[in-house]
Amino acid sequence: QVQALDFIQLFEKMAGKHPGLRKTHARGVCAAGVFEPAATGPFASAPLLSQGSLPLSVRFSVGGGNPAADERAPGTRGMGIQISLPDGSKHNFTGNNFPVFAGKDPHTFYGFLSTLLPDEQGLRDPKRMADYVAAHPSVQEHYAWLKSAKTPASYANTEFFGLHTFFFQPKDESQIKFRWQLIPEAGVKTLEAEEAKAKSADFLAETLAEQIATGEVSYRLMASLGEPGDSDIDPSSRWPADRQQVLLGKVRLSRAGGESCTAINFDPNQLSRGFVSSNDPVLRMRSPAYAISFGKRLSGQ
Ligand code: HEM
Repeated sequence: QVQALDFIQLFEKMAGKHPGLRKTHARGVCAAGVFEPAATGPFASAPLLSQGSLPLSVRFSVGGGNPAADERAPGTRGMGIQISLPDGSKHNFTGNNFPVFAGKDPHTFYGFLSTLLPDEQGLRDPKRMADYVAAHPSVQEHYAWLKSAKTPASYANTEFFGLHTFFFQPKDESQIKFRWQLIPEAGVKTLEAEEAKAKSADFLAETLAEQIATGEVSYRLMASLGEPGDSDIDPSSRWPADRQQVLLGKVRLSRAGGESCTAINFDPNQLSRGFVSSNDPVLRMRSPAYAISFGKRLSGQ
């Protein structure tokens, strides 16, 4: 069985060692703002949604362990939100820009990533990934996304998906099964290869700061409600698009840049009262992996 430390070592093999930085999603930018809950619907009694606007810290990122990753390239973009509640507790939402995960469990995901490593001769062979995908059905939808993904035009124009299943338990009622999604109110925009080429390799932080300075950057935080039969343990299994959508609230950003998010661990299992994580093994693997990365980077490793 693959362990959290195996992932940390794999990330370091793939991108080299970068002491003091996140072992993946190493390049990123901080932002801050507020969460304005939509205090109606099945989540209304949650402390997260029943106390008015709450301050939040955000970090947007580029997938992979390279802190100088080229932002003109298509691929994974990430987002971590940490909302602070009045009682001092925190609720994290940490998602990526793809709608389906690369594998039904940590082992399958690890195998998928490993195909990107050079072989004994130091050569990389794209066929290894294609062969792996052909033999592992739970990676196929993600791979199709990867093949067609374009360069995101801005973090303010990117959609982010929670992918895992979470539960909310209202008092005296049965629990609600959901997956979340963050939808940019400025619309989803991507760049054609030619347009991306005209940008600098680090255009995303500046673009976000400009959009915040000239207007509002906001998102709708949505919950898709699961039905019996919708998997709650497999992030590579998408739920049908027609599931009921509930607005949890709006995320409004007013500042970008600085270091306010650097010492945050955006562990997706840190949830506020009433919410619980599912038994999804990928979600379970994330806490120990993030903790190792967090501990290493805080101590300069
Ligand atoms: C077995 C699966 C996974 C492993 C082992 C893993 C591992 C990691 C690690 C080690 C970090 C750096 C943490 C830190 O230093 O604070 C990280 C960051 C991140 N991961 Fe994952 N991850 C996994 C799955 C996912 C999934 C499914 C998503 C999206 C739904 C995701 C989104 C992110 C994002 C957005 C960040 C950056 C957070 C930040 O800015 O601090 N990861 N991941």
